[in-house]
Amino acid sequence: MAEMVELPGRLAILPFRNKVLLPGSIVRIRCTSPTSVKLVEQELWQREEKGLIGVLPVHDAGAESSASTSPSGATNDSRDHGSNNSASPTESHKQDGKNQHDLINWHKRGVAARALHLSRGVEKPSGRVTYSVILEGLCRFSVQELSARGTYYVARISRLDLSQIEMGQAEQDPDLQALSRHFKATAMELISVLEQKQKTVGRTKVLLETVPVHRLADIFVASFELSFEEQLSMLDAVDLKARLSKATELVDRHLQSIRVAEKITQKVEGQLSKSQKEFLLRQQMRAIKEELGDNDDDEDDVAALERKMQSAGMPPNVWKHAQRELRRLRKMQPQQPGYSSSRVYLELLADLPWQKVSEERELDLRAAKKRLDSDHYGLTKVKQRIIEYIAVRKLKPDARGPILCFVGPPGVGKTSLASSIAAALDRKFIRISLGGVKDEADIRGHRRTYIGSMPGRLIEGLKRVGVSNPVMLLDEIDKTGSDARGDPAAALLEVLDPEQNKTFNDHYLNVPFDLSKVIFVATANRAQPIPPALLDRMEVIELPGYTPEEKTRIATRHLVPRVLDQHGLNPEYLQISEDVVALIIRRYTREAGIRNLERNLAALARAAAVRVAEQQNSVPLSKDVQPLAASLLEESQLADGAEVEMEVIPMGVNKQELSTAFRSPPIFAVDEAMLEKVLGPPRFDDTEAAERVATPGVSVGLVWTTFGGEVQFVEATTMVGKGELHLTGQLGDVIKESAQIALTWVRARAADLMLSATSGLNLLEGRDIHVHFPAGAVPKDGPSAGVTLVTSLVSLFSQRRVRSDTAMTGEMTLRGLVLPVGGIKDKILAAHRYGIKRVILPEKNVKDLVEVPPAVLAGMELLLAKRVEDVLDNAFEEGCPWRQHSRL
Ligand SMILES: Nc1ncnc2c1ncn2[C@@H]1O[C@H](COP(=O)(O)OP(=O)(O)OP(=O)(O)O)[C@@H](O)[C@H]1O
Repeated sequence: MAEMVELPGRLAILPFRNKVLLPGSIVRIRCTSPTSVKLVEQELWQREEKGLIGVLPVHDAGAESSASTSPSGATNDSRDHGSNNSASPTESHKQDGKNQHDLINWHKRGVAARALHLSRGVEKPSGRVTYSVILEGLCRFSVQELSARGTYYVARISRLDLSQIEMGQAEQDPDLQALSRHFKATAMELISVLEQKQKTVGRTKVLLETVPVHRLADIFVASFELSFEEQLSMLDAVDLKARLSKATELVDRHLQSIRVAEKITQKVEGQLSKSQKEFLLRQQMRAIKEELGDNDDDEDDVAALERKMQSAGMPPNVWKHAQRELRRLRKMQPQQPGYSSSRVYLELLADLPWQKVSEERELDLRAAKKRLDSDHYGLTKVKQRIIEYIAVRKLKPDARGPILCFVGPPGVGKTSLASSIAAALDRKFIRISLGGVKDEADIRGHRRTYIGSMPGRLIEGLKRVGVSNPVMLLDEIDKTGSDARGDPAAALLEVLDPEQNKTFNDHYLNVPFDLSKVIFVATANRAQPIPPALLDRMEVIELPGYTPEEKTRIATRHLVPRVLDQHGLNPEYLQISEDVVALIIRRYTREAGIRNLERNLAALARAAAVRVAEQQNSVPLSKDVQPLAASLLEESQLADGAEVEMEVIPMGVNKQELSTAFRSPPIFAVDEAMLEKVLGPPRFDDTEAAERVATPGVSVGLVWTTFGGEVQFVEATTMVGKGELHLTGQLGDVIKESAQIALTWVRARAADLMLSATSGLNLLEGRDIHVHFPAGAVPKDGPSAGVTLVTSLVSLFSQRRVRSDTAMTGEMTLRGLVLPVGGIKDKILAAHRYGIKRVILPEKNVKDLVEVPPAVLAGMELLLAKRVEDVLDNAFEEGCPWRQHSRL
């Protein structure tokens, strides 16, 4: 530490530009300008004893200066001055030569300094000499006079700091003592604050105890970053009290600024440190993995997943949730349990179409109608309703239109109509099958706490389709059931409710998903099993079965071309005429829809494909020309090299005629024989009814099943027993009850009907009766079999045969009232399919007949019954068995 030094009267002056050297502080400077190099060389380097120089601050008035700055920031530039370079310290000094424009303001006071270390260097290749000097400030002086010594200045100076004796006296001043205590306390505070950050402050603490307080003030202040003005004011504080209060003020300010900075960093650290920590940890993890040779692409994978998630357009709350999950994933090892489930979950979040929609273009009703017409034959009313639906959407795109529910037997085009709606609206189409869904989790997903949990079918479907506004078909909505695992219908209620489906909650997803943009369409075979609350949300559109004529037209216009196309054929290879189609319908199908018909056509196409492929193997066919040549050769049996006759084409034959004239006959034209070969012997014929009712006890009923209207042959027989009723077939409860009622009704009227007398069977004595529905494989229920059961029992007991051309439908109670039954149209269509010409039906159902196609009605005799007796009147070949009885 600098002790009290004797100052010479003159000191060579090294100017410090905008910088102050305070007593007690140490700086390193580099001298490169010729002036300063000269000064250092002469005043310090070449002296044997340690020399002193004066450091004088200068503030330049000119903005530009040619001064070179040492690394420490001190200006080491001495300037070349002219011959009259003595300058009064206060006067602004004009430079001569090229630096004349520079104005230098010399400060009045400076600090004497000694070199603690000197080193000389020679710059290559210029050979310029430079010095690096470590200077220690010793004590203040004031400049009396400034004069030139060669290229640098020297100043006549007078010492400003007190001598040791003066200092001793001044220290007795109580004010100064108080000030120095205050300063020390503040300095101590600063040290203890710094102590928490740096270990080196220990040394400063020692200083505090050993160095006189007036020097301490300089040392402390010198270590802060202060403005030039503040440094100057400290330099100018010659008076001890002024110096201490200035220093106390500066130390205190520094302390405060450290505290504020600390507070801010604490706050910022709170935010930053988490991510920084994560970053660091991740770096470390990567390094560890690399060491272990375990550095698969997993990290990249997760990064890719994050990018995918970022571009998924999740709403903010979902995004937050996803990020939380991603952070969890990052902390896990791929081998860790839970990693893959977490990953699969995040993949789902990233894949879901949160924002993605298929652009809906301006709806064109005419194009939509054209599309529906080209996809489907007939169904005029249904298509009209769909067009209305689309029209409303066109006028009010965000309208919460009704949810259409197509109800009808299988294969009548419910699914394909829904997909046509999607095409007409230019939206994507997704089909969600609900058949057999008994678990609510199928709709809503399982919570992720379950092992193997999955999202529900809806969310899964949306992921597959990739847009949030598809047409979603809820297929077979009538086939959902409920059991202990919850009620899927309840979940569907939420899905179909526009109020609730904005925030649909899938248990697996665990964040709400907006389903409001989805257009739902449902299908069902029957409306009856659909829970009323669900049915209430939908508009039921019934699709009845097709008549054979309609089926023929659908087949020739739609199915045959499609089937040919699917098998890589064209009409030149396979021809299926309308007659053949009609034959297939009559002999090989008995359905309300056209599924089996399509299947049979596909079988024919497959057989044709084999033939064509075989022929192509033997003769390379290339479309139009080759088959012609090939068939000509085959037909005329011309041997190789034989002459080929020339055919003269008559003039005036146009292009069209020419091409027809040259078209080859189809390779595979289906005829009756071909049908049997490919499809086997006919499965149905019109004689079935006649054969079945040949024995008494069999009647022909019309029932409604999930497959549409059906003809059912009810068989009854009797045997010795206890008067019990046995029922077989796959029957529902209602039909069992109907059978019981029918039997009771017949027993009650046994005497009137004179059944015992006519048949010799004593019903009243009690015999077991067995009733069977042979087509029992078709699950059926419903109350419409009552009169059929009665007829079959009366036939059994009276041993009379029912008419084979007559089918019946109608329910009855114990009192014998005939109740109206539904599905008349489908039932009549079924009768038509079976070639049945007479139908007995409850009189009240007459209004339903308007729906039956006139072509079907035309060939049918319809008998309207008011009572069960009316049915019996018309069911038997030889008339009613009780006619002779007086009471009837
Ligand atoms: N009117 C029609 N015009 C043209 N093709 C039709 C018509 N009706 C049905 N089809 C065709 O019949 C086939 C079966 O139809 P679809 O699958 O839509 O029946 P579905 O009623 O949905 O049956 P399911 O209840 O079993 O799902 C489809 O290939 C469909 O294109």
